[in-house]
Amino acid sequence: MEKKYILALDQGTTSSRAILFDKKGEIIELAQEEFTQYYPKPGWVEHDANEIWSSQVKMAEKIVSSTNINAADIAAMGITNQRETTIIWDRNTGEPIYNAIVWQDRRTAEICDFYKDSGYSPRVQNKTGLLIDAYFSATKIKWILDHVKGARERAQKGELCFGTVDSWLVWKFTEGKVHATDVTNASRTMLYNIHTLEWDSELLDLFDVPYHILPEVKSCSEHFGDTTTDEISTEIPITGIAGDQQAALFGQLCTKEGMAKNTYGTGCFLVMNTGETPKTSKNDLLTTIAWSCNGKINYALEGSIFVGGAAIQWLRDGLGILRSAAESEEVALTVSDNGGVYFVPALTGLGAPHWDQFARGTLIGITRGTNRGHIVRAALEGINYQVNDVLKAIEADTGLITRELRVDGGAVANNVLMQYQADISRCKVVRPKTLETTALGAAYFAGLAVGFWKSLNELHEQWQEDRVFQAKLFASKALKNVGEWKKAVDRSKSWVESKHVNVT
Ligand SMILES: Nc1ncnc2c1ncn2[C@@H]1O[C@H](COP(=O)(O)OP(=O)(O)O)[C@@H](O)[C@H]1O
Ligand SMILES: O=P(O)(O)OC[C@H](O)CO
Repeated sequence: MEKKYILALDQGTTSSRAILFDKKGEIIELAQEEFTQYYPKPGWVEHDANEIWSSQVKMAEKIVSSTNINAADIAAMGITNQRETTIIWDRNTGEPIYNAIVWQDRRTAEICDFYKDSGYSPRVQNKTGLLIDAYFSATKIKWILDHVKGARERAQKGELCFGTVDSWLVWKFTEGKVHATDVTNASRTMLYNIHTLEWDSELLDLFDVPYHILPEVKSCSEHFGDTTTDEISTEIPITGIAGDQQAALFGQLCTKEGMAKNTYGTGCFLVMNTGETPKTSKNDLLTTIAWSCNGKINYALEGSIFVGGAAIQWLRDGLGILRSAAESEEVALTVSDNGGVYFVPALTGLGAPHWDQFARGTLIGITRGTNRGHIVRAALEGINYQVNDVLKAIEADTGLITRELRVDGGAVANNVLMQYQADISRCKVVRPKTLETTALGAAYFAGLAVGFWKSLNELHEQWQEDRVFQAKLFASKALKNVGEWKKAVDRSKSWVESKHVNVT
């Protein structure tokens, strides 16, 4: 009998989600749970890997056991995940040897400076498409192996496994039978050669990472294993995996060269499909693997912004000036403009295209007339300006003018945020009907692998727009504001002093 559904798991930075899609790409069931964030020291961010697993499997089981569906109708499962986050566990017991070090964590910034100052940047960029930064997994692995007692010896003896969150989940779902990842997640470790499509021995030596802790690398759309864990009441084949931003690019059906999407979640991630050959950035963007599907590799240029919606979270939880993230729209509308206030949300340093690990959050332009509305507006605009900086860098790299930006992520519900993006970036900002594009992308990869969907054409028919935002602000005013933002960014840079370390 023909199966009716694909289950997608979206393991994000702040929550674990499970979503059931039908053949039309419509959401049938959704379950979501937040989990604990740990900030042990300034600039450090950790998750409990066991809590990642327990929250994710609980959400999956909630859907599988839902009385509204028959579990036997689930054709396959796709996994998408927060990328770069690093977990190392014991191959025999399956117990993590340290908390997951989250992508936002800056503890290895000084180690990265050492590699940069020693002249390794061009080699690393040529091989991985990445710029040396604490963001990626390589130095996080190194840190765990160097700081957890006995870890390096155990790694050398083959007793430990490294994985990004997808690998960890596959390991758990298959009860330790499968240690694998997909090319998109591998391409974010700073250890994977995106041209030869192999773990790179020179980089493994450079970052002191033993080969045998690494997972096998597969495409985004193939059989990884079957769920056999007791927590899930039925066996489901896992047939799709992709890092969340690449999954969102696919879920937004940006399958043609030049198409771009931006996700406004905890961070913001602008990704443009650049076709079948990698494009090296001259403007400090990342070259990354968009996906590998049906024997074809697609590359992308990406601008990763560390703090997006998290700035609004901070206004809510840190400053306490908002009751909810959604209230930011209403409060921003109490003022007609930012009143000259700029907020550079470099709370964990600045990502693309500035790449300053030592920048910190800066609120500037405050006068006696500044009120809550201006600060909230400045925080929303701070997200928009960062996205715009990335967009301009991508345009400079590709020579293409972006006419349309597809958007998704939790914060796109905010119309002020969307309108201002169109105002300063001077392009159409297009919000689709299905906002769960990350999970949808993972579902598409899983579904294509098992013939649930037959072709990309079938998927293209599913994409529908909800609302289009077009520029309304005068271009001259937009230009003036972008100029002032640039001044604010300069002031936020190099705030924390770097202590030089030698890692040889
Ligand atoms: N209406 C809103 N306006 C502005 N920001 C919002 C709004 N709703 C959610 N956010 C922000 O979006 C983020 C959540 O988006 P989501 O896509 O769920 O994040 P993630 O996948 O990174 O966990 C939070 O940082 C939150 O502050
Ligand atoms: O969990 P998100 O949606 O904030 O995405 C995190 C990114 O994958 C980090 O690179």
